[in-house]
Amino acid sequence: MVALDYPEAAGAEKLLRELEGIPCFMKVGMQLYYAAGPAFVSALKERGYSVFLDLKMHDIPNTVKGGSNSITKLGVDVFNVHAAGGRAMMEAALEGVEAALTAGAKRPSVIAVTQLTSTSQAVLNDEIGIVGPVEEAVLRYARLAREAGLNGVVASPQEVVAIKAACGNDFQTITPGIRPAGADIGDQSRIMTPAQAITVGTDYMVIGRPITGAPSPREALESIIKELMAV
Ligand SMILES: O=c1ccn([C@@H]2O[C@H](COP(=O)(O)O)[C@@H](O)[C@H]2O)c(=O)[nH]1
Repeated sequence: MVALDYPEAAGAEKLLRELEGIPCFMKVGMQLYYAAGPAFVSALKERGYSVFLDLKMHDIPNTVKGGSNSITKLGVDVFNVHAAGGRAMMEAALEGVEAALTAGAKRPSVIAVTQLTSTSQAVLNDEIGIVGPVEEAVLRYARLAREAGLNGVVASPQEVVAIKAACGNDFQTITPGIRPAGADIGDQSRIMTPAQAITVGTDYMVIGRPITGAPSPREALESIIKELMAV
């Protein structure tokens, strides 16, 4: 999944042209969505892209239900909410999806964010105030998301093995925090290389700056794919 983190549609369009023909999901996050809006997302779908709309909803259940309903009508393949919103909020997201299906939309995967991959052990304990290891918090959220009926979670690849053991192999793992060897880590904390991530069994990797910030995004993505094929 390539993260289209751009301030406007033009930047994303340039990347789409550069990556043309390479099969991958396109992830639209807050920066691009707030600038280019639902029309950009619908246009991606009309052009045949698989789309992950990464808006990480976290609000009262009724509001998330409405948001999920609107997102489902855009025809995206995957969208997400924060597991920290609780079980009722995640169930409300699914109700929003169901209501859109009766209006003819297709069913997206609904995924819960566990702990952001930028969150370190120290930040979790000392700033956010959650005690215990990161993996324990991630698993608590993953189990809650599964009980609520969601399709999977966003987590670090470092937690994939434990999530699959706790929630089953069919429970999807979408993992940002991917950094090819030698790449700038930036604000990420819990990282793995693409080869390590595929070895632990991640279902989808989310990769942004190692591709978008490369002199040739196409060559960067092709090099990542080559790394994966060698595993
Ligand atoms: O826990 C999370 C959830 C979402 N993200 C998003 O993934 C990409 C990662 O981009 P990089 O440039 O490869 O760091 C970005 O859009 C985040 O919003 C995440 O990193 N961690």
